Amino acid sequence: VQSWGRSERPRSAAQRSSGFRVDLSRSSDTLGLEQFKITGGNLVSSVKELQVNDILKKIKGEEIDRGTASGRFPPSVHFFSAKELIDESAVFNVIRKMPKGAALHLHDYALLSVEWLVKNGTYLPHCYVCFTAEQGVRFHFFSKGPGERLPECSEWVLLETYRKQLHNVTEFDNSLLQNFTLVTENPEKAYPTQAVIWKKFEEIFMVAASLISYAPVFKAYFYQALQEFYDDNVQYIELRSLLIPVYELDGTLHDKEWSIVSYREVARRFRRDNPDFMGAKVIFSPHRKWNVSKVRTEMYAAMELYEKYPETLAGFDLVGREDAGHPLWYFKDVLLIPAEKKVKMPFFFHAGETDWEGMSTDENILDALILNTSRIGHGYGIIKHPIAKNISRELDVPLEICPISNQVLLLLTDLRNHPAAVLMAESHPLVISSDDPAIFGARGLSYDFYEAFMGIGGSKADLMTLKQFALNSIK
Ligand SMILES: O=c1[nH]cnc2c1ncn2[C@@H]1O[C@H](CO)[C@@H](O)[C@H]1O
Repeated sequence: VQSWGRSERPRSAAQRSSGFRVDLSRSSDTLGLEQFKITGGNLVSSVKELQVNDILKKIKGEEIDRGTASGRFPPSVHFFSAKELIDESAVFNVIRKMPKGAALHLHDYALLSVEWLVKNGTYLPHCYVCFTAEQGVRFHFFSKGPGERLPECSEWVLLETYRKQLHNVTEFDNSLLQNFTLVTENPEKAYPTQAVIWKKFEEIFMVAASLISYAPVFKAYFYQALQEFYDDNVQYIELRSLLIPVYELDGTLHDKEWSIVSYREVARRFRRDNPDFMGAKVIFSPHRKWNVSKVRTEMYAAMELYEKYPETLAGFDLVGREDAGHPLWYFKDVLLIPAEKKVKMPFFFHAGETDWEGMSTDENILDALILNTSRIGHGYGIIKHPIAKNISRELDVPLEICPISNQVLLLLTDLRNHPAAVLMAESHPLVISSDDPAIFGARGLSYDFYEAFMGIGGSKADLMTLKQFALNSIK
């Protein structure tokens, strides 16, 4: 199966109704796809149809005409509302068991289900919390009593003492959880605009960073995150990271190199424990709201680290809300430094994670390609730029499609109209990833595979589609 273009699908009705055999062991599998053999091409399609009807019935509380519903993911249902139903879904269970290859678009502090952070991180000795004016929290570990107050925060409170005087610790822990996630009962009401949701989203990264930047949490979090992806049948991950300083209990601050070495050490340990896991790499990613001179400093750091740790550092990107940050063009002098110095520096630019056409950020897709990006993070806007689309296709520069992220952060209500539906029909190179699964209430990669398959893939998406997703990620 080379492509998911229509022409590659079995065409005759006989083939379709008798069930064709999809022998997934026949291509160059290196990651265990051969173990995932299923006979009968319409198995998934029929499961899919039943499943969707169930979902619709449960959500709308009514019978839905099978003809109109068949094979379609209910287009207007937000992931937050559909999640429980997806958990029960037969299709989802097939997807979970399937080897999915690599998750190539992830962010450092949003990898692992947030329950872990509250149940483990905040229960470690010396964990202090403070409360911000906007009902948020920050954490810090101090060895000898509370340290200096943060400007935006109340006095530091030792969690161990605080919990002891509470009547209901579970209730408190649940309220802490809310600081780590965007999941909410009524997302459309809670997040009316992208500005509102991005504000909360960046706040969540601040909360998570305040806990994960403590060295023992940092290492345990990453090991546990690898475990969660491994348990979800993902074989390799790449994560974007700002590489902010990590600290020890005695106050020692570590530099970026320490973080890279620690990521490498934890990934190696995880591979020793699970030899069929392929590993992890880091894409060093400063924030796009920073100015040129700060990003220049970061670029020099990236070049040094890449030279020293090419097996751990994959390359360079810029992160943060695209519409609110500087476009790639603004950083052009910095982004050209490696080429001018004839130093190798692979780029993995976020570009086109915006639905605005004609803004300065909208040029990012073309600029990313001109700068020789290896992949495009999101590329949601690419179909509005036919030349960029052709270049990406001709040079085989894949888009990293993150369906749940687009639903949540771009407020996308109808996955059927996702540009990736057009791109898939044209066999455009793309991979599926989960961006910030922890913050979206997802886990690993399977939920995004599910959304891509059910929502974007259309009713004819089948096992070949799923296999192609996996293959594209390990090419
Ligand atoms: O989908 C995304 N697009 C752009 N930036 C993102 C996305 N998800 C997370 N971050 C950004 O990554 C940083 C941590 O690595 C965070 O600051 C967050 O803003």
